[in-house]
Amino acid sequence: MTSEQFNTKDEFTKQSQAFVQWLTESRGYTISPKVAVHDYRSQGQGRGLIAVADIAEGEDLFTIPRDRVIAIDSDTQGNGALVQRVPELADGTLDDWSALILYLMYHASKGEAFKPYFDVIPAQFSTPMFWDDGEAEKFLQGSTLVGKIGKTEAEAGFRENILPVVEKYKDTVFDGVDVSVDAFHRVGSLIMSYSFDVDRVKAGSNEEKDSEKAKEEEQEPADEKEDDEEPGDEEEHEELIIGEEFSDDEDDDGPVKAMVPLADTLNAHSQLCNAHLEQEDDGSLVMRATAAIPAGSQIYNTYGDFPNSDLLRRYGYTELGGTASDLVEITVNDLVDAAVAHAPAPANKFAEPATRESTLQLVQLLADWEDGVMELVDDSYDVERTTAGVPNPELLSLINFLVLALVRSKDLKAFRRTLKRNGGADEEKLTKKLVKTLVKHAATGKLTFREAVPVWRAVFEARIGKYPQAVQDECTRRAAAKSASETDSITQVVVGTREAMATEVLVGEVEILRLALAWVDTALADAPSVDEFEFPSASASAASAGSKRKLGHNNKSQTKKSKRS
Ligand SMILES: C[S@@+](CC[C@H](N)C(=O)[O-])C[C@H]1O[C@@H](n2cnc3c(N)ncnc32)[C@H](O)[C@@H]1O
Repeated sequence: MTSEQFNTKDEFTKQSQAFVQWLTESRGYTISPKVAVHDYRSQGQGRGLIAVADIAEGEDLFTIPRDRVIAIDSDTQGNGALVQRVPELADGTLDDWSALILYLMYHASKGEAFKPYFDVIPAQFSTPMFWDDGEAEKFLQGSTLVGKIGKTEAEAGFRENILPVVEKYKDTVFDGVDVSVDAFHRVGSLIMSYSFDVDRVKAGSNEEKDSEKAKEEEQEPADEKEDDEEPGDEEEHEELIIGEEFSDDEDDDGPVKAMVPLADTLNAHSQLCNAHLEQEDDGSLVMRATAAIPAGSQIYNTYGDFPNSDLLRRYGYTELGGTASDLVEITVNDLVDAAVAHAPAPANKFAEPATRESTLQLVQLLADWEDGVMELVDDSYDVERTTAGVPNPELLSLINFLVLALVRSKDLKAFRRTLKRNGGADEEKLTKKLVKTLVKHAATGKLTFREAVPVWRAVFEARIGKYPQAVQDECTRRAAAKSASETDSITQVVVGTREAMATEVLVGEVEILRLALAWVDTALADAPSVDEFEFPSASASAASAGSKRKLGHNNKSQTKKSKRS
């Protein structure tokens, strides 16, 4: 995965040693003698951290002063105070991502300040962003991951946000700096897979604050100190997750995106995590063991609760057998296609036969309905491994709504006719009336589940059909092997070929779709329980509704939250 894969063992070890020496001698790190940077290239994991002696749960592995992480707000530490020369890095002109990208592009090219660090971080990545043209479409066929790689959008952001600032200082600060689009992608991917969100530096340095605190403590009698602490007042530490997304409402008190050398040397595994990074009250960062770690074991962090698709997209590896957070996204198009193909014929002979276009228009009407009584429409719906593939109610309700609307397409036809006659006037009022009528029919049981369930089934079947046959066969083979041996290789990872990593994502998604299909079959066979399925009624969902959602835009969130709460 990294440039280091071609380094000789000696060179690799020397770089690791120089890195650790730099951290302790120049960056104020305190590192436990029980841990060491280790070569895990033979397992496809690059560098990692190893326990060289038994470590107890709760032990500190290393501590980092807050002002020694690499972030825009720590830029005063002897590395040229780039922020003063390029105020746009910190004055809000650039968002936090773009600012850190530009900052690191500069230092990657010019700075000696972080050289030992840049020597140990990768120059190449195995994420789909760097795959050859057409490989993502080929290897990830069937998955919505293909549409989330975001290379074109990232490049547009680069041109729009970063290049104007580069242009302004091109003959001074950025003279000789590699500001190519390739360098942008490398640094952007580095931040995606290595950065942390840490609390901002508060006014005054750590040292100042420490000495103030020490003075206060000196003045405070020892017995009072103890009295102040109530039982249960144990310090609460904030756990920092690598690569955590910024919230939308970035403000001056919000976290800052930072590179935290050594904390980012830890590899991750959803089942094997035994350490995490915490931020103390004084701002310093501590990597702490969350379990006992025997000598010789790898020390693993967690990067968050990611499905394999996100591990591949963000970090360029996958876990064998998937993660507990695996999910499949069912898109609105999947629902519309199934509804058009499988909804019963219109009840009225004058009604229009459903088309993809008219059905999408119906979804758009529902989404645009300002005073919506429901919140059914989203870009996509997660079906998750944790719920054993049971789809969320909104997904099923939207299908039910579409089926009903197609069966009663007379209402839809009348709506369109009136709208046309009015020259588009009263659209909102008419839409509201149409949706209300349809919801009323749905809520009063005019839709039978026997009409809708075949469409539920068709959604999952059609989606499975989009994955390559070899992936479906692999899924069947694994299911048989699993039930034969009852073993589960949950702790292995898949690295190496792009196709192998992609297959791991696809197999997990097909497994979940098969679970969903099995659930639908049970539901169909067990009609009474199907009838218990509740269509969100107008009154019940009115309280939570009201927001208008548009379809058709690409949701930017990296990991879409499931609609299931
Ligand atoms: C924060 S870095 C960890 C340090 C990294 N191994 C290195 O050599 O610089 C994250 C990257 O490490 C690799 N990685 C992390 N956990 C891994 C795992 N369980 N299996 C394989 N590679 C892993 C991936 O390439 C990922 O993008």
